[in-house]
Amino acid sequence: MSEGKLLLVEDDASLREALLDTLMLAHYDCVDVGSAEDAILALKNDSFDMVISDVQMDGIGGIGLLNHLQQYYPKLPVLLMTAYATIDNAVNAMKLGAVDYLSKPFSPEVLLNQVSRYMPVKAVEGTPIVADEKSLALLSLAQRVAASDASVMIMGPSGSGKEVLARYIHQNSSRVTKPFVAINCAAIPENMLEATLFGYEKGAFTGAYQACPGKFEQAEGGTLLLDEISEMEVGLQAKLLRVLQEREVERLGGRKTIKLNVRVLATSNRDLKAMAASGEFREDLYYRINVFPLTWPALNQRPADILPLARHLLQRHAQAANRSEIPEFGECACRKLLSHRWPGNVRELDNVVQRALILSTASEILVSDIIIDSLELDFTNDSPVIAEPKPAELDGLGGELKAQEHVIILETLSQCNGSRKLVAEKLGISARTLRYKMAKMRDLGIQIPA
Ligand SMILES: Nc1ncnc2c1ncn2[C@@H]1O[C@H](COP(=O)(O)OP(=O)(O)OP(=O)(O)O)[C@@H](O)[C@H]1O
Repeated sequence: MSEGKLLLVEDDASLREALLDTLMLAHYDCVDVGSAEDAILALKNDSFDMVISDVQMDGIGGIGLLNHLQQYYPKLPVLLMTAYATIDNAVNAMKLGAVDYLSKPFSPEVLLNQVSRYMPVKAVEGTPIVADEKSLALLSLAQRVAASDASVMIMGPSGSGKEVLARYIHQNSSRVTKPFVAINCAAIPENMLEATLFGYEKGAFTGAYQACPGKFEQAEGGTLLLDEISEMEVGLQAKLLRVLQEREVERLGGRKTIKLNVRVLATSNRDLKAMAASGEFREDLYYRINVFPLTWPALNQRPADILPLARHLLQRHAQAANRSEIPEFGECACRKLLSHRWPGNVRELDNVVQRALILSTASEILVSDIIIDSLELDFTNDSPVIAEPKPAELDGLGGELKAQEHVIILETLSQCNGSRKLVAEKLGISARTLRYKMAKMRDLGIQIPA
C-alpha cells in the first residue's frame, strides 16, 4: 500500500536516484524531476502530498520553486535540501514557507523521519469487504479483539489484507481518535529501522542535525502497526522487546525515557512460530506480540469473497479515475475471476481489476478485459516455473531479464528455505536490495513464499 505521493526535485542524477530508492523502499509513491521548471509542469499534471527540493539548481532553482508553490499550492509541505547549510539559509527558507530544511549530506533515516512528519495521515479505509463465512468469522473476532488493548499478531499470505485488518482493529478500538502509525519493517533498511522506530536526539549520528521523534512517540495514545515484523533483525528485536515490556522509549543518543501508551499490532506472512523455534525470531518477543493471533486465509480459501471484493475494488478505481459510469462484471468475466488461484491474493485481484477498468469500453466488463498474469508459481516444486503467457509488464528484453531475475530470486529462496539473509548472501546483493526487489515482485502480484 502506498504511503502517499511525493515530488522529488534534484538536479544531481545519482543523488536523485539514491533518494528515490530510499523513498520508494519506504513505500512512498514518487515522481522525480531534475529542475524546478519540470517540477512546475509535474504539478500541473498530478497531485502530490509533499515536495522535496534541492535549493541550488539552474533556472529558477529551489527558492523560485518555493515561491511558486507558496502562490499556487500554499498548503503543500515543502522540504528543502542544500549543500550550503547556514542558519541564514534555513531561516530564509522557513520564512518563505518551507516546512523544514535538510543540509547535505544527510542519512536516509533523517530524510524518512522528516518526510513522515509532514505527510498527511493516510485516509483510513472502511471496513474490509468480506462475504465468505471464514472471513465473516475473522472480522467478528477482530471486532471483539479491538475492544481490548491486547497486542494482536495478524498473519496471512502476502496481499491477503493484513494491513486492512489492522486498520479495522484501530478503527473499532477506543483509540480511534488517536494516530494509527504503520511502519514496514521489511522496507526500511536495517540501520535505519532503529532510529525510525525509537527516534533520535540531535547529533546522535552523522546528519542528525535536529532531534526527531520515532514512530512509537508519533503513535502516542493510538496504535502502532509493525508490518512484516519477521524481517526485523534479532538485535533490534531485543530492543523492541524492552520498549514493549517497560512501556517507555529512549531516543537514540538521548538519556531521557519517554513514557508510552501505544497499542502494538504486528503482521507477518512467514510462520513466526517456526522462526521462533529455529532461533530466527526471539521467542520472548513472539509471545509478547502474539497475545491474540488472527489469520487471513489465502483468497482462494475464501472464494465467496472474490466477487464482492472485485466489485468493491472496481468501484474504488472507477471513482478515483472519475469514471461517470461504473461498469459491471459480465457472467463470463465473473467465472474467470472465480476460477483463478490468486497466488497474489487481494493485491493481485486489485491489479486485475485495474487492468479490466482500463480495457473496458462498455457498461459490462467482458472476459477479454480480465487479463491475469500467468505467473502461476508452484512452490511445492523445488524449481519454480513461470507458465506462459508472460505477463504484460514483463514484455521486451528488459522484461525478459526481470522475469529471469524473479525466477532466480524465487529459486534461491526455495533453496535457502526462505531465509532472506542467506538469499542475499548467495546472490551477492545487500539484504536491502533483496527486500526492495521482493517488494517490487509483490506489487506485480508474485507470491513470495514464506
Ligand atoms: N477485505 C478487503 N477489503 C478491501 N480491500 C482489501 C481487503 N483485503 C485487501 N484489500 C486491498 O488489497 C490490497 C492489499 O492489502 P494489504 O496491504 O492489507 O495486504 P497485506 O496482507 O498487508 O500485504 P503484504 O503482506 O504484502 O504487506 C490493498 O490495496 C487493500 O486495500
